[in-house]
Formats: sequence, C-alpha cells, structure tokens
Amino acid sequence: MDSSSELQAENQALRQQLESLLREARSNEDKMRRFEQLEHRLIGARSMADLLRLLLNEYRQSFGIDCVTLALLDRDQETSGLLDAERPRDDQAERAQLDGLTLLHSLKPIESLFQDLTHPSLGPFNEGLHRPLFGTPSPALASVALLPLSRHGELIGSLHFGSTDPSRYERAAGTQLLQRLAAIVSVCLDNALNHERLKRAGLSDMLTGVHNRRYFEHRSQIEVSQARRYQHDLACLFLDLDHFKTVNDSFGHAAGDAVLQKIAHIIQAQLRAGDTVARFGGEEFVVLLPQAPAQHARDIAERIRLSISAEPLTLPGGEVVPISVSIGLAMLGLSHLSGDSPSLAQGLVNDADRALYRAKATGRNRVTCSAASDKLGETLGPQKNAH
Ligand SMILES: Nc1nc2c(ncn2[C@@H]2O[C@H](COP(=O)(O)OP(=O)(O)OP(=O)(O)O)[C@@H](O)[C@H]2O)c(=O)[nH]1
Repeated sequence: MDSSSELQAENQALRQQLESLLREARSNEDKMRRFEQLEHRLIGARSMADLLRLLLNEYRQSFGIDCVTLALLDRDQETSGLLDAERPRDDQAERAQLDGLTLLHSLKPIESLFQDLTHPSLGPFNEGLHRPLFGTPSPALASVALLPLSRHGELIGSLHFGSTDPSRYERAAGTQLLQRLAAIVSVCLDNALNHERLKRAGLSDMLTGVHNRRYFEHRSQIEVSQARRYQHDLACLFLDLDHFKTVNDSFGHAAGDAVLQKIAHIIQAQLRAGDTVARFGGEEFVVLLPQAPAQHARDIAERIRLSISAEPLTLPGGEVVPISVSIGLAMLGLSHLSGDSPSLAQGLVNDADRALYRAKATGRNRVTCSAASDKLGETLGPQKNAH
C-alpha cells in the first residue's frame, strides 16, 4: 500500500469514527430530550396514580425498556388506600396500568440490593436475586438496573428496569441519568403523597374521620356511572340518629361528639372495602353499597340498625347512652337509567332521604325502603321506638 492509499484508509477510518461519535451524540441528545420531557411530566403529575402510570408505562415505552417494576414502602397502607379510592373496581384497563407495582409492608425485600442509597445497581440478571423484583411473567431478562428511591436519607422503595439485551445495563456503564431519575422520582413520590394527603383532608369529616359530603357527592357519581356501565346494582342508605338533640341535651355536646365518632365506627365495621360511608352533615350519615342487590342492601341496613340500637353506647367518659338510628334505603333503578350520572346520583340520595323521612314518621329505629326500590318490603324494625 503506497502512502496516498494509506492516508486514504486512515481518513476513511477517521470519518467512520467521527460518524459513529456523531450518531452516539445524536442518540444521547435524543435520549436527553425524551428524558427531560418525561421529567417535566413526572414533576407535573397530578396524582399518585398518574405518577405511577407514567413510571410504569410511559417511561417503559418511551425508552424501549423490556420490563419496568416499582416497589414502594407502604407500611400504613396509605398508598394502597389512595389507589383503591381512585381506581374503579371493575376497570381492568386501569388495573393493568399499575401492573408492576408492589407495595411493601417492610423494606426487607429490597434493602439488601443497594450498597448505598445514591447509586443504582447495574449488571446481569440474576434469577434468584432479581426474579422476585420483576415477577412472572416477564421477558427473558439479561441485564437489570435497580434504582434506590430515598427521602431524607431513608430508603422508600426501588425502581427496576430489566432488558433482554445483556449490554444495556452493564456494570461499568455510566449511571448519571439513572441517578438523576431516581432523585426526581423520589421527590415526585413524596410530593404526590403529600398532595394526596391534603386532598384527602379536604374530603374527610374532621370529627368522625369518615368521608365528608363533598367526597360522597363525587363518589356517588362515579358509582352511578360504574353501575350503569356494568349493569350492577347500587344501593344507597341514608341514616339519621334518633332524638340526637336529647343526647346533646342530656349528656352534653362533647358526649354527642363521641357518639357520632362511635356511630361512624359501627357503620364502617358493617361494610366491605368497596363501600363508601360519609357524614352527610350533623347527625346524618350516607352509605353507598355498589353491587349490592336490594335484599342484601336491606340486610346490611338492618345489621347497622341493630348494631347501633342493640345496646347503649359506653363513651370514653363513662356515660352510657341509649341511641337508635332510622335508615332510608334506595336502589338505583336499572330499568330507568336515562339522565346523566350527577342527576341520577342526586335522585338516588333524594329517594333514600324520602325513605328515611318515612322511617322517622312511622316511629324511628327502623329501615324503610324507597317506594321506587321495587319488590322491597316496606319497613323493618321494631314497632316501638327505642326512646
Ligand atoms: N354533639 C354534636 N351534635 C350535633 C352535631 N351536629 C349536629 N348536632 C346536633 O344534632 C341535633 C339534631 O337535632 P334534630 O335535627 O332536632 O333531630 P333529632 O333530635 O335527632 O330528632 P330526629 O332526627 O327527629 O329523631 C341538634 O341538637 C344538633 O345540635 C355535632 O357535630 N356534634
């Protein structure tokens, strides 16, 4: 080879090297741009569920990752409660969006994965060590990146990326971007939780801790839409304590407050996880029973009535307070479902309220079913008022 063709070959090799560097730079730039876009969306996520969907789905799609899972510490089941409240029970698509999320009661399954809380751990997939993080089924993974999530120096969870490409997450690879992602995700999770707490505080009744009327109104519309969509039953109970004024007058307002707290507890104890109880105001409570046929709803109402009136309540101050409740029951009539969900929800509550009025008018301490709730027996309960 003469010197000119040597030079040409060298030139060609240099050009190829330059082109490959340019390709890499462009690819990094593109990655960075996508990363920044996603970062903005993570920071802007409006709820915990939105944030988790972004992490588990959109991040995976945007970066072509084969498998993304997330483990989060949820000692007090606060996060699971938030997600349950937001997620319609029957929406399979919604549920699938949060596939890959594990809520942990303790840090045990993840704490040994990280040497320190600032560095992601990259390397080959290890069946024994990593399978529990990715679960089954997952693609045949060859390399993984595990990102510790921490707040105020403490581990709060971990984000796991798995790839079928053994060279995607090599031990020696740079981790700057992943470190930055872990830091952002940790802050976003903390923010989302705080935001949800604030939101929740605005939807809870301060005295009894159950939901407030505002939440109930929102929830009842969701439940009505679900009932229409899936042709499910939906029952509503309207409860009003009997002669509560007498309780206040005889035992004092503080004792009255304690009675309301106990009653909220008693009602809640009779319900399933998907049911909703709220304090409607004063000494009135409302309950929504999704997927409860009329007879079942009536049984629940009767159970609540009995558990309140069976024995006088003993308050923390030692007072023994006899109390009873009147309950109106209404069913969402699946045969007349024209109208929008808000007006149907309002109609359902009005029906239950009218039934309650009749329970009061016919002697209190009883369950009365709305006239519209076809085929239900009229009234349950003793003929004689408890007071
Ligand atoms: N302690 C306490 N009392 C409350 C609260 N909210 C409303 N009340 C009282 O609940 C009582 C409701 O009285 P009424 O509407 O006359 O009804 P009632 O005495 O329960 O009689 P009936 O409903 O007809 O059986 C009033 O004395 C209110 O002051 C509260 O947050 N705490």
